[in-house]
Amino acid sequence: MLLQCQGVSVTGRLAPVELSVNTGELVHLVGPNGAGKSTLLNALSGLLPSQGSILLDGAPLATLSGAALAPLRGWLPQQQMAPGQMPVWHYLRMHITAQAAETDCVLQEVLAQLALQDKLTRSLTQLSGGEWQRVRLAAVVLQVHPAINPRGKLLLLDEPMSALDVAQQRAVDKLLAELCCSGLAIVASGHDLNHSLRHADRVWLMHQGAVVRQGRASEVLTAAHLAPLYQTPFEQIDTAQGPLLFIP
Ligand SMILES: Nc1ncnc2c1ncn2[C@@H]1O[C@H](COP(=O)(O)OP(=O)(O)OP(=O)(O)O)[C@@H](O)[C@H]1O
Repeated sequence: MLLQCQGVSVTGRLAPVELSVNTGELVHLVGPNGAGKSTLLNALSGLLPSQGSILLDGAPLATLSGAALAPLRGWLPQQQMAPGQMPVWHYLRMHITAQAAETDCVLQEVLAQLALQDKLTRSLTQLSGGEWQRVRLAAVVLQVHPAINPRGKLLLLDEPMSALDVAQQRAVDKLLAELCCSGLAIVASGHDLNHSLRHADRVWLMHQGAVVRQGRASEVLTAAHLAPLYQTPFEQIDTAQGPLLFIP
């Protein structure tokens, strides 16, 4: 078990949760606005103080300093201001924690996957919303990329698809699937339930500060489970690719 949470709570915002994540697993975190997804991800990142026990690769998260955590887990917060006028390449270099011979090769590969090759000299303050989102993603991916950082274990991503067009979303899906195949565990929040049905190994469903269901996406994300949480009717159709949800 890579990440193990027992009785993890945040006073007034997160009811105690029992959760675990395996190496190589892609977990999607879903639920209505205000359900507590960012709160939980912030607690798992170690940046938001919480009660209970969080073990990352067997070590209590609370005992790991920021410097010790950085090579182990990448954290993409929901929103982040660009930290000023610096070129993209400088921002990316700041996030690379390991010194490996393959670094330049992996950097080029990630840039190509996220269509950022021609943005390297651009200032962070001159990027579009989707470009800045892809630069932020590239940075956290490079921080823990197994090909250059054997200590990289976990990526926590708060709404990684926000601001991305459909083609870029597809590219990110492919990149995240490859990282999981390389052994990274990923927990990502989002609002596209059909996307979670297609791509998640497992889903955590949140409501009013609690994880109310967890398991395989097709078992958790059903019309009957979702309607009371979102307070709207859902319909479900079965397709060759699996179930599909929509609001009539
Ligand atoms: N810094 C804070 N201090 C106190 N309460 C907060 C803070 N940030 C968020 N909250 C509250 O905690 C609850 C959960 O918020 P959170 O941001 O975790 O939800 P979310 O599921 O990520 O929502 P969304 O889908 O809208 O991003 C909300 O009621 C919110 O108002």
